[in-house]
Amino acid sequence: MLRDHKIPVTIITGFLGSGKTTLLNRILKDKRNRHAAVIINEFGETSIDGQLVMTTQEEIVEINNGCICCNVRGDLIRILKNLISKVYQENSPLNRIIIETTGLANPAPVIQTFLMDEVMSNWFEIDAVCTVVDSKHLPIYLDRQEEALEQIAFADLIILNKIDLITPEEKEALLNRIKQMNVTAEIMSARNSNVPLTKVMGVKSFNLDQKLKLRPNLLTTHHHHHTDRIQSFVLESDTPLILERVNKWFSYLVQIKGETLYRYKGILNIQDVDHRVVFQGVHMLFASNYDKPWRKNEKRKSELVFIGNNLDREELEKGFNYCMGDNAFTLELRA
Ligand SMILES: Nc1nc2c(ncn2[C@@H]2O[C@H](COP(=O)(O)OP(=O)(O)OP(=O)(O)O)[C@@H](O)[C@H]2O)c(=O)[nH]1
Repeated sequence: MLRDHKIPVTIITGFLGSGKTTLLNRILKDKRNRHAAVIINEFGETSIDGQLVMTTQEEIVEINNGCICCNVRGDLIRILKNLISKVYQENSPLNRIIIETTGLANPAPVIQTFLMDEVMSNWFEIDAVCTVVDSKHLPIYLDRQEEALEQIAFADLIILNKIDLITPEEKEALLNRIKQMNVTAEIMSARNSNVPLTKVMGVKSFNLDQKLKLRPNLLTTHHHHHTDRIQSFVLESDTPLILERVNKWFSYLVQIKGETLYRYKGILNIQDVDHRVVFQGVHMLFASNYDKPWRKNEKRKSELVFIGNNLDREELEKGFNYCMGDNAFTLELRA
């Protein structure tokens, strides 16, 4: 069954005690979310009156044989399929899914679950990945815990919660550090997760029809006080890209670099193509499609964002130049 609109999914992630449940409760108080299903990936005492709360157990299903970076969650798929049959058979008014992950979860498998197959991507669309952080303790977690880095890397929205517990100087340092790790996420400070809900819902961050939301002055600001393993880069150019080369480069990136690429997305200006081409990927799961046509007076420009683990900026730039016709770089591709 083809659906005219997909059910939006909000993924809330963040470290232990950061303020996820506080945010969830605020979301659920909003009348517009009274038909939301909440899936909580932990066992807890959470009880949210009148809401559908489900708990899931850790269970990872591996797809793409042998690739440790592509895991989808079997339990999550089962829950989602049950929800689909409720909508289908009982006309249930489900209008949103909200998933709260455990403090220590890497959000990739949850995100990948929605990108993996036709049923999932036909019914659901990720609205936003929202990462709540405890501003006081985040610097310590970032130094010690892989998952804290991953949660920042995958975020579309980062809530610097518990802002009351840090000084303006600490906040500035934290902001600079996070901005290097994730150049596209919107960052908002909060107390008791009190961000405007319009910033959390209806964000459509996985929908690249609009312009990529990059921070202004992104390319000119460099604060290299602290270099984390997780970094993000933007590549841009108004030189048209050669489709055949783009395909080669991306298959190289996905196959060889997929594990280190946490999230990448962009808009491409392809030679002799009147439409914008948009793409996005999470590790080895990658999708691209034709978007709306370039407008007459619009400046055609490619913009690509890469967020990943120890990315080699120089190599990414070489690959990008190769797509523009530079022959100095040859890709060593596997067949
Ligand atoms: N000082 C301060 N405390 C806060 C703030 N936001 C939440 N808290 C408190 O922090 C504690 C944890 O908040 P939760 O919303 O339960 O955090 P959580 O991320 O859901 O926690 P887990 O489910 O254990 O991972 C609670 O006692 C909150 O009252 C804030 O902005 N400032």
